Amino acid sequence: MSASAASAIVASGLGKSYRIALSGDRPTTAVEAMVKRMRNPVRRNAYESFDALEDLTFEIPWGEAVGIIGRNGAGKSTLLKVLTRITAPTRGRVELAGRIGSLLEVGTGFHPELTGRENIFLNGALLGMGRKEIQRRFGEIVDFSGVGKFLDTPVKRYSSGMYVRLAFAVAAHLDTEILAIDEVLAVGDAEFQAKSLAKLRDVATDGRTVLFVSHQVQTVTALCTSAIYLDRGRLAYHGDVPKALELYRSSFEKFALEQQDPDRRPGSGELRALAVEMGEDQFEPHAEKSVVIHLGKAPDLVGQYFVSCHINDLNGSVIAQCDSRLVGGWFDASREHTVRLTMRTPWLKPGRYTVDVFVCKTGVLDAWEGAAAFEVLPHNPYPELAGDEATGNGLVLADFGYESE
Ligand SMILES: Nc1ncnc2c1ncn2[C@@H]1O[C@H](COP(=O)(O)OP(=O)(O)OP(=O)(O)O)[C@@H](O)[C@H]1O
Repeated sequence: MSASAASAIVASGLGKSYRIALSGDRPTTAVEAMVKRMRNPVRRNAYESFDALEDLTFEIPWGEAVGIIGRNGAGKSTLLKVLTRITAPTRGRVELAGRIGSLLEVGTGFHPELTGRENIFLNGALLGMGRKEIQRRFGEIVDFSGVGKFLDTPVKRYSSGMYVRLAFAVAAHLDTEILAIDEVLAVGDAEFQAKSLAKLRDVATDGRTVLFVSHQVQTVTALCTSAIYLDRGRLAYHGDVPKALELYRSSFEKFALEQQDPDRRPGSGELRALAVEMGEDQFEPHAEKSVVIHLGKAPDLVGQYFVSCHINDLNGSVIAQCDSRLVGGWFDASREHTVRLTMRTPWLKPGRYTVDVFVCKTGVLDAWEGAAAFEVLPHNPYPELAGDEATGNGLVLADFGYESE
């Protein structure tokens, strides 16, 4: 296979390994590191190799908008970095049949000391474009970004929103045949988001190829014509969007089952949550929702710890967060505790939600993703309220309390 008139990108046997310090060996604080060195000044840190991407083979035709989806740490950003040649693959090869523009990491592509104007020309030049060619696009880039007044200001003085808007405008308007965007960075206000999505759609219908890393199911559905679903560095599926999203969603349930085994969960393990429950698994939109966390004891653990939890929607986005510290909840590990975190104003939209629980001191003792799940029923108890007010808009104020036994 090779990238040709038919294919924009061909990847064969692509792999990327990172060398990481063995976790048992990795000091978490400067003091720990110093103590380790004093105890054993000769011994070097041990490393292990970690495969962020394993044996990916795929071919992307021209004119596709490809959503790259997968859970956190699945390798989405690494794949984009390898495809855009920001980082080299450890194994395998990538062939690109055209120039690739990207918006991956804030800081790449733009020189902080140069002005917006100079950076536009620099980016074009880096893509091999002539001055005239860049000039033809210049007006569109400036209009789209809305940073016209600040064109002659060094970009280091830009707000992060201005920076991202200009970076997006440059990536989307310079004439690259392939465009790679990480959604996390294509943020901004809602208006700019809608505008950037529409622009990406135009780019794809123009016959160019878009690669789009996303956690948002809606965005992938709206924008993408195909999807790559990564599961722990492997290509689990490449094909139509609904099937890829179905696999992505079901991975949350599978993962939650695995996480019931404390040995499979991240965190130092010095103290673990024993069980997490919500009492019910279905709630009215407006009902108080309590997460009850049973915690074990660890008499040797010095100092106090706290607990927190995230509520995630089906797309894996965190939509609410509770933290016992905010209401003075610190616990000593000499005895067991049952902590109840209650969210009082969670007017959540109907749908399914998952709960992640974290037990932390200075570092993370236990991180339990998918510790509980619940459903908010579609029933509207306040028919006199319309639309979003009645069903909740998914945003939750940090209004919660805790009780501990
Ligand atoms: N420079 C690096 N050194 C060591 N490990 C790395 C490095 N970059 C990424 N990793 C690891 O590789 C794995 C894949 O990371 P990557 O950022 O590609 O995942 P992702 O799917 O984009 O995740 P997220 O959705 O959280 O952004 C993760 O376990 C990450 O910790």
